[in-house]
Amino acid sequence: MEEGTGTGGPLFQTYGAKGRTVYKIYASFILMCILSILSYRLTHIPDEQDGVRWAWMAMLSSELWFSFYWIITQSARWNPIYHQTFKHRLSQRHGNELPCVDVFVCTADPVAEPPSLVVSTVLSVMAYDYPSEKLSVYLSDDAGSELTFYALWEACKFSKYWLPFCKKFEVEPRSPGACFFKQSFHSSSNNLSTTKEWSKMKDMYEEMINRIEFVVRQGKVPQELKQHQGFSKWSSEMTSRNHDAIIQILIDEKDENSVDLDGNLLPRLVYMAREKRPQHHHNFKAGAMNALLRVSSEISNSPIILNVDCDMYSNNSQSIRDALCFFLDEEKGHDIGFIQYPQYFDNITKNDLYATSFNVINEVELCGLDSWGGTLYIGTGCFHRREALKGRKYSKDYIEDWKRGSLDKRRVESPSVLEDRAKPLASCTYEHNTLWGKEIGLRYGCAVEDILTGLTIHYNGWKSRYFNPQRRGFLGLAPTALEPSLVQFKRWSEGHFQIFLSKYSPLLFGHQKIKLGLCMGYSIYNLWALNSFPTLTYILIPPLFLLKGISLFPKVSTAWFLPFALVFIAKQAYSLIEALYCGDTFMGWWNSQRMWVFRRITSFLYGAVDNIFKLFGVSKLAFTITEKVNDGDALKQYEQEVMEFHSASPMFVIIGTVALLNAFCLVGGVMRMVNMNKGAAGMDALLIQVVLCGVVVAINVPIYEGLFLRKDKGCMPSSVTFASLGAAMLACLLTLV
Ligand SMILES: O=c1ccn([C@@H]2O[C@H](COP(=O)(O)OP(=O)(O)O[C@H]3O[C@H](CO)[C@@H](O)[C@H](O)[C@H]3O)[C@@H](O)[C@H]2O)c(=O)[nH]1
Ligand SMILES: [Mn+2]
Repeated sequence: MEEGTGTGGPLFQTYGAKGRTVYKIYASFILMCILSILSYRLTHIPDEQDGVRWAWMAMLSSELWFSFYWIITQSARWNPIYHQTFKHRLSQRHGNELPCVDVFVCTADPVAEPPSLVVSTVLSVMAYDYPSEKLSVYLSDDAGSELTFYALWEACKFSKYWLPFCKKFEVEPRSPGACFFKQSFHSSSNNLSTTKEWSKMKDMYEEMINRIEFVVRQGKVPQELKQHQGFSKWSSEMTSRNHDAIIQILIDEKDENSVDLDGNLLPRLVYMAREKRPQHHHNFKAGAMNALLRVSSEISNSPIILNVDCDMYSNNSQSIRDALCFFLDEEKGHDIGFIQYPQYFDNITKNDLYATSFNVINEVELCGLDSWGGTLYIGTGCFHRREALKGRKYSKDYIEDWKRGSLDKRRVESPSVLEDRAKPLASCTYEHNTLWGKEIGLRYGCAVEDILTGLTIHYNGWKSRYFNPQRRGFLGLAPTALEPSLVQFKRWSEGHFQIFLSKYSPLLFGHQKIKLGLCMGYSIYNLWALNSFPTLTYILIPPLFLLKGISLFPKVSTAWFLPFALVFIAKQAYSLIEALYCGDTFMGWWNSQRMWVFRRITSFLYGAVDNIFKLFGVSKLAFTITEKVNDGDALKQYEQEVMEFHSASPMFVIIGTVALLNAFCLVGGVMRMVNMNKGAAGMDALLIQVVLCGVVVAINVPIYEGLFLRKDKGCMPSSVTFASLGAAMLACLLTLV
């Protein structure tokens, strides 16, 4: 077959990253250094005095762990790959015969996830550059809130103006919220933002948002605004935890109302609130997704499903076509189970204070995993083959029915009939004694249901691809304060570690089913939680022994010093280069170094401990929804990149204690050296500890400020300051006696 612009040739092409040989040389060099470090530790075990032997063993275990973990992370860097799609070939070859696509949007709480945000996301996916009769959009509302329903109904009316506007002016992004109010919008052609149409559209959007926000502030929909018969499904006894299933088809092709201003058909739009009862566990997002899977199978039953969180709007109107280039490729498409887009955010500040941008994961690691047959399913921005998501095993003989759900194959029924038929599928009891959540659909019982589900799809023989186009496919909201960000990482590390401990564990049981590289790749994240213990060892024991004046590292004057120094320098230099290459700033990299330490000593520690409790049946699975609203002072602080502490979280006590302990030990240890006139000799033996301690102190500067210097609202609560001071001083005193 011929490459280029013709109709022949593949629909997508894959190529490898450059500079891999250099990387492999670098990695072998690090490996040599690591081996030397371990042999130093093993050959220099000290005699027992002052607990030094015990400390030595702790250091050795940590280093063994870090070495093992470092080897695992190589899977994500060994051979990153990238893809390019050829959408013109898709159009030429498939014309109007494109498959139907269902889009699932999930929301769970009208307070944490404002309806105005949700509708912008819904509008962005309705406005894809894709034939409307082949597109269905479903909103799952886990709060069962009439506020959200009201907002969706407003969006439905607004879409009649918005979709033709987007198509006429080729607007990007097609989320009205982002388009009108985010800087990311630069109209490339015809200076759209100065035209009359633009300002008319913008006014209309603002009026809609004002109405929605008014209703949300009221907490209920005023009677005169309930002009849709769907509102009758709400009653005053309903609460978010106790209500009947509600399915409401707002736009349907058989309805005369389903056309836009220009008379063109609109995509189908469905609101779903599954049934909730206090005595039935609802399994969070996975439960919502499974209800959507069933309900949509009655209504549209498209072979392709796109899943986005309510804050992740589509930023690229071509994403469906890009994804189809993978699925429909004649040679390489048949075994593809899902196409994952990266998670990018549009609320990241310049130096990314809380390191929430995932630049390195998005630009390097996920591309690396792709080369082993699959990137992870990360819960949003992912196109699934319906059959793979439902649990079908891959087989060579399986032929996908790409026509399923299309007009000529669909039963023609009225929306109310469809609603009635779909309703029982969203009931609490539907799944009882079925394989839903176990072998069918998204898996239950895991805090990262997405990862576990993706893993089982891989185990079922499907591959996945990671697609990161130049124009971002999706943009979401990252947490904008320290605590929510740490809590989010706690949920992730807990869920991942749970997978590691389960029968699905890729590292322990995955070998026969997926490539070793992918087993390792999954484990990078599965083992996040366990990094907490060696990290704590490394930032607590060396400083305490520095305070005592006891060395745990080789003397600078010996050759053993070299591997330690080289690993430290080479690893930091590499991580800096990698971060800069992925688009971080220098300060951004520095901030991320700090955040990874914080995550390891708090989020990951909690994640590990919670799993241990779970083994004893003490703790239960929970899902803390990440806040998506931030305003007032806190927002200002975020924009100025000033750390926000404010709440008296125990996590902050850990961070504060570690920061203070290192500061005390650094000062105490250096003073001891000076006083005892051991300057040069002391430095010879203790330099590594001084440097280590110094680095920890340097990354903690914002913590000292928060503890002692700042007086604003975002400073550390005094209870945290006292607790950390007390704990750090106690540890130092106990070490000295
Ligand atoms: O009971 C629930 C809880 C959450 N959600 C939805 O799940 C999505 C993700 O929740 P969020 O609080 O935003 O969590 P994040 O930490 O931002 O989510 C990441 O991590 C989750 C797994 O921990 C994945 O499910 C998400 O897709 C991924 O973006 C949101 O759309 C929620 O509305 C529900 O539908 N029902
Ligand atoms: Mn989110």
